[in-house]
Amino acid sequence: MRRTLPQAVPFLARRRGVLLRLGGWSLLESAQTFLGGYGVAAALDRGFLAGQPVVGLGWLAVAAAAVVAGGAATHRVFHRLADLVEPLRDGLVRRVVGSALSSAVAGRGGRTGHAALSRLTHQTEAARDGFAGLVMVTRSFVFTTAGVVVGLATLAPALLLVVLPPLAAGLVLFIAALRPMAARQQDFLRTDEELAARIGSDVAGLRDIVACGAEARAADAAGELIDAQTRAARALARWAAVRTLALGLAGQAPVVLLLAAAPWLQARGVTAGELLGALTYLTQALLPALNTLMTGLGTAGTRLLVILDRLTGPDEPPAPGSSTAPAVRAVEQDAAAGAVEPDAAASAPAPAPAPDSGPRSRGAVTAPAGARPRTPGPRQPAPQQGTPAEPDAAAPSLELRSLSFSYGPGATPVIDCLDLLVEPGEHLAVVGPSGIGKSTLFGLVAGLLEPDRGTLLIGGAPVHRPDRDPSAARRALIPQEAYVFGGSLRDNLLYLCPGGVPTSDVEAAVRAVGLDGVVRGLGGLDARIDPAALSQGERQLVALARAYVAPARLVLLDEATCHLDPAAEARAERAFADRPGTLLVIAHRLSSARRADRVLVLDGVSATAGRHEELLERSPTYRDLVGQWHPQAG
Ligand SMILES: Nc1ncnc2c1ncn2[C@@H]1O[C@H](COP(=O)(O)OP(=O)(O)OP(=O)(O)O)[C@@H](O)[C@H]1O
Repeated sequence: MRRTLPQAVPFLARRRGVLLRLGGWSLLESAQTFLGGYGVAAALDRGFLAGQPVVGLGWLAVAAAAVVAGGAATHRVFHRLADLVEPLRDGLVRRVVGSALSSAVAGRGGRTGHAALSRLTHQTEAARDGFAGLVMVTRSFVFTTAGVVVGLATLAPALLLVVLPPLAAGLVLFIAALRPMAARQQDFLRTDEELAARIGSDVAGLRDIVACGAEARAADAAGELIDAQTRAARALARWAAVRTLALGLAGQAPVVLLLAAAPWLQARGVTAGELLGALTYLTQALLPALNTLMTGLGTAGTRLLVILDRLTGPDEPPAPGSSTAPAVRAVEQDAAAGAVEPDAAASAPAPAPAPDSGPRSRGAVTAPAGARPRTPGPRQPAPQQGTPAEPDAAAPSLELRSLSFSYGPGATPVIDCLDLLVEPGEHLAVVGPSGIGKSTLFGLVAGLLEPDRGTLLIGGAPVHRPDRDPSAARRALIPQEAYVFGGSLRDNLLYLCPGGVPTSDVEAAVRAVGLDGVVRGLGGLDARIDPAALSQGERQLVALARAYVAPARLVLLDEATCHLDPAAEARAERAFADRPGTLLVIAHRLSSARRADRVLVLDGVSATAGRHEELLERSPTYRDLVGQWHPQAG
């Protein structure tokens, strides 16, 4: 109201002539209302009850003629209405086109363009229809009520004593409910839009959601919006009940009171005809007008306010990456929470050798004696607003204590009582037979899955779902199915850096992971890319460069290099190993396991960790895997 009224008042003031003409024709409609009740009263008192049926019929004919004249007046009202609502639509269209052009000139095309199209077509039409409806119901109510009040006063002023108090009380209740009802209507529209946007983006990103194992998270997020919409709908329904109460008070209570007070009114000289005339006013004129007003104002009116607010309010700036699937964005741990400070492990002295406490449980695995700190990597982006609290630099990069997880209440645990310590800067390869739980473990570490039991700490802090974890930007999971969206290569690479980073850092990431050839081939960082035209390996390189330039300290590569040839994979993995931070890789080649500081072997019975040579001696599962890898990998 605050934003819309200041613009509505001058609009109406410029159209005083149209409003006067509308008022003039509406006055004729009031005459029809007046004559409707008065004619019935006179027909009874002066005609039929007085033994003069011809006079009675005459008065009824007067009332009928008034209806015909009122119809002609209503016809003229519709003509005048066009003079009021068409300029509103034209003004809104001009405004939307102007603002879309300004956005396009300012380089904010895409999303703003789509929004402008919807505003130009659906929303301006809805505003025009809503405004027309509002003018009609308000006008009709005002002039009908005027006709009824004058009619009742003319018949017998005592009738007003019975009719006016409940009418006024009902109107006051209705007006008091308008504001909260508008707010609830706005809540409902907002939640409806949020749900539609979420489902739209989930459908568009379905392949990636499935590829990243983010189904549960996507379902949770949509479920929360559905719950919010249900709450909004219930709140709206409660206010609709208040509106019905107001209608009952203003429209139906006067009828009941009139009947109940009939003896009292008759004692004050009110005739049977006057009582019938009053009833005609209430049931034939006031009640329908009230009903239309309350329904019209309560729904169309509040919707009109919301639409006008959007059409005349400021443009929404396009959200970075808004065309992409939010669930996938969360999977890749978008860095919305802020960029990371220079890595603690890069500047800290080498961590003290972790005491090997031996197996603590079935899956007890501790950090290696002297995991090496990373050599300084590319310059990290400066801290941004919203950067989560610095984690405990002395804490292990990743710590699992008795961690257990199964996919269902009765299912066999995939991860069972696993203990693991990974020191800052360590490079850990996770290996194991197919289906043993490697991706599940990464899903737990990324916060996409919730453990059934046990503790999971990253940098000493508990892990939560990415969308509820201010530290989520400190970890990045790159799944096997690389997420690449249509847009510039630069947009794709900066997907996890909403605050942006210098071009030199992007170029360093591109060189480090071996994407430089692809960038040159495509025509530079600002070239637009068609995801479907890239090979699977090229898409993986894009995802790797994106993770490399991101502020994440803990990078999880879940077979993220499986489409690269061994040399390209080696280059990418070395780049991540040299980058500040901790690296966890699901290895599917011997070379990948050998490059790691330590290897974690999952075999379903126990978890074992150690250097490649140690494991060849200690772990039969590892020996088997190496035996299978040997012929192809080297
Ligand atoms: N969403 C799920 N619901 C139920 N069971 C699942 C789900 N995802 C995985 N599993 C099961 O959990 C077990 C571990 O799967 P996971 O994908 O973690 O293994 P993996 O070691 O990564 O396999 P691979 O090497 O073949 O990718 C498998 O038995 C798998 O069928």
